Amino acid sequence: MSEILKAEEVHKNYRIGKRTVEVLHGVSLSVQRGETLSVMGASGSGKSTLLHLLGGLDKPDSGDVQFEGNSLVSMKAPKRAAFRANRCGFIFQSYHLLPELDVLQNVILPSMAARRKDAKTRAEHLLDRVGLCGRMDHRPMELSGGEQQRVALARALMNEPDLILADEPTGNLDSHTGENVLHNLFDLAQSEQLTLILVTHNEDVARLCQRELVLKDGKLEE
Ligand SMILES: Nc1ncnc2c1ncn2[C@@H]1O[C@H](COP(=O)(O)OP(=O)(O)OP(=O)(O)O)[C@@H](O)[C@H]1O
Repeated sequence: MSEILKAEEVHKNYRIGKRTVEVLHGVSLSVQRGETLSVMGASGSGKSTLLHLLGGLDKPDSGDVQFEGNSLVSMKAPKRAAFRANRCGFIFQSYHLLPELDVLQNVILPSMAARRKDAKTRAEHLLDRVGLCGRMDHRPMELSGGEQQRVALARALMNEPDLILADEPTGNLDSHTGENVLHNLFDLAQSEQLTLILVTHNEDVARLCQRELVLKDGKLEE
């Protein structure tokens, strides 16, 4: 196995006016390619903050985050944007689909900049894998929450990322619907050889991952 992602002594605070909210106090982590990891922790412990730093959406105050040995912190903005677009897929609690586009267009969207010739075929394949091949011309508002999250999952995989960062992907769903979405997620993670980092409040969901981490007092415990 090879290391795909590394965090070294990451510190992160937020400043609101004169107030400082201390969140991460020296988080270190090494993730091997193909691993599945869960991150649990109390509300406000910094799980989303950590995920944003690992995905290059935000920068730490100090410390480093490296993807395949390249620092996301010192990377220039266009290269970091290319990393986010092509190497990393995000799934959020709320699905963030574009309401005016149909399901197929939503999934194809991340590949538009690269003008992939096989974009439609890839999107159709992914929608088939998540059981939505019959709903491609529907708008997001015509779908259930679980179906919308499966569209978001297909969209996250569109550019064949290496890493998936999922922030409470089943947080808005009932347990049965959530199980179906997780089944799709783990199934695709395996067949597409993805590295998966999954933030969750649910111990049963955390246990589906090979490694279980807990964020507590600004530090990560295994
Ligand atoms: N942009 C921001 N500006 C100021 N404070 C922030 C910002 N984002 C997060 N915080 C604060 O940082 C702390 C950690 O937030 P974060 O969302 O990372 O926690 P979390 O563990 O994901 O929480 P939850 O489980 O409730 O989603 C919280 O106290 C939050 O209020």
